Amino acid sequence: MTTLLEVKQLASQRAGRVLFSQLSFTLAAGEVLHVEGENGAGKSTLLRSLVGLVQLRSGTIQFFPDHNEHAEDWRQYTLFMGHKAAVKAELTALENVRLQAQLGGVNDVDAWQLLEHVGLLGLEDLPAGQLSAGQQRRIALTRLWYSKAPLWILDEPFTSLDTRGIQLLQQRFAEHTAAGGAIIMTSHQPLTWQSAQLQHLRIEGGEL
Ligand SMILES: Nc1ncnc2c1ncn2[C@@H]1O[C@H](COP(=O)(O)OP(=O)(O)OP(=O)(O)O)[C@@H](O)[C@H]1O
Repeated sequence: MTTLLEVKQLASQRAGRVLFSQLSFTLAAGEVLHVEGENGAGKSTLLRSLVGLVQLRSGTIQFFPDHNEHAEDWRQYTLFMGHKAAVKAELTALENVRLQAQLGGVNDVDAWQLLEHVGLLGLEDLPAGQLSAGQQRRIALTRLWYSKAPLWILDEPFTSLDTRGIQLLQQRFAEHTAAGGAIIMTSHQPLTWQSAQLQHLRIEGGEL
């Protein structure tokens, strides 16, 4: 199987506390890595470290294809979504979808169709700040319907979603992995979709 990510001996420390050390794993096409652990264990720190938003104490992270060789267009290979739904409150749902796509370097999205995919048709002209938390999350998640990045790194993607929203997202995950993509994600709830290549990584008080 094609390896997309290889992580060796990662160690992270914050506020004088070791969150994890000697953390190594590889992720191949079609695989899902579910990062688990209690509040404050270091899950977000791990995900943010993988994309260079938090400095690690030690360790190596190798992406395939090599990000260093494709530095100018690395966004094509990895999609990162933080735990907050990154939407602009003053822009409408439609404007947010278009802006997100542009910021991701994609200029030819059908924003109406994306809103339909995530069940937001009819709300397109409302400022995102007037939408519920779950509706704002759905706006942010439209990125998953046009991203060509093989590796998705998603921090709490199910937050605020209702049961149908979770099902919709899990279906999208299944399509992505079936097409050769891979996912690293955090979630406090058990993953229910059937994935033969589901791995679990538990971070626990500095231990793995
Ligand atoms: N910006 C920061 N500066 C210093 N310490 C931080 C910062 N962000 C997080 N931490 C600390 O790092 C530790 C791990 O935080 P992190 O957000 O990675 O946990 P988590 O496992 O994702 O938690 P949760 O399940 O609550 O989202 C916590 O003790 C937290 O206080």
